[in-house]
Amino acid sequence: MNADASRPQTSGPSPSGDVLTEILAAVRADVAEREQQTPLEQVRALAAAAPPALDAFASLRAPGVGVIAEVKRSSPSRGQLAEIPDPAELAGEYAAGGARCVSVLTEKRFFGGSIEDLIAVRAAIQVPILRKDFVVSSYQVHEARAHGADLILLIVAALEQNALVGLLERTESLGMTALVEVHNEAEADRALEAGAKVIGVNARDLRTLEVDPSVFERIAPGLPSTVVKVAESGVRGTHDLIRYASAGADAVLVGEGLVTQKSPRDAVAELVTAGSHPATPRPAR
Ligand SMILES: O=C(O)c1ccccc1NCC(=O)[C@H](O)[C@H](O)COP(=O)(O)O
Repeated sequence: MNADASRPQTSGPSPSGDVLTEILAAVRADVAEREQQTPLEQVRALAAAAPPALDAFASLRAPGVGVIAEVKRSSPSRGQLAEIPDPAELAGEYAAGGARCVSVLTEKRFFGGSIEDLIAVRAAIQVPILRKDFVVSSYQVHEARAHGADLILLIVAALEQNALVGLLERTESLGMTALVEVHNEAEADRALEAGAKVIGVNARDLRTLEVDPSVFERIAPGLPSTVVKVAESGVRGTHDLIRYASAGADAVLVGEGLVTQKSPRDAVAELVTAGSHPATPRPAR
């Protein structure tokens, strides 16, 4: 598919390899720009007036392995994945296929997303929505709530511990759930110390961008049974979901494996069936 010329061009992998640093610099600049247009006080008021957040924690904790289906146009590791002219329509397909949550990438420069995508998806579906971004300020948390997100991503590698704790508290004070992302044991300890109730283990190394599912298998068994465990990245079919399920995943977060399919609805449904099948082996809670 051809890239939409009206959309911002997304950046490719960093030559220095420090993709996270580059993304965070871009995110800070974009947040500062949006804050100029809509000051924090205004976004706070919009968040306070928004309909209450859906209970994403309860959705993710339901029996079986849930699917968080992602609206993902492009990425540093893969470039352009799909055009997605109508994110609301795609989200509707995901919901019809049985996705427990829909993830909307709102980062512009590296992933081709936007807040407008979040707004459009919120208007279209009733399942919980994850605002997937590189959240570094409480402005973004209020913004997420103002535009209907129920869940937001907090990446431990991107945040000092004080900031992580503060953003987690802010998220919960607004009635949302935080998906706290980790890549190794030290980050998992920091997530637990901060009080994370939902932890995502991202199998994609943020430096090399390579996906290694064994990272989830190594870290998930060490997490308390009370924590909801999300396996992020690398699910291309039911075999990958089953592999994560047997290592204790409560949910999988899937982007590329869905947006590149002819029928995203059928692709989600297939994963949902595999995740709810009693034969899917999972360790006891
Ligand atoms: O996808 C990337 O290239 C990427 C690079 C740097 C930081 C984050 C990145 N991806 C975000 C994600 O976590 C994925 O979109 C998500 O886990 C879904 O992954 P996949 O199913 O492998 O598309």
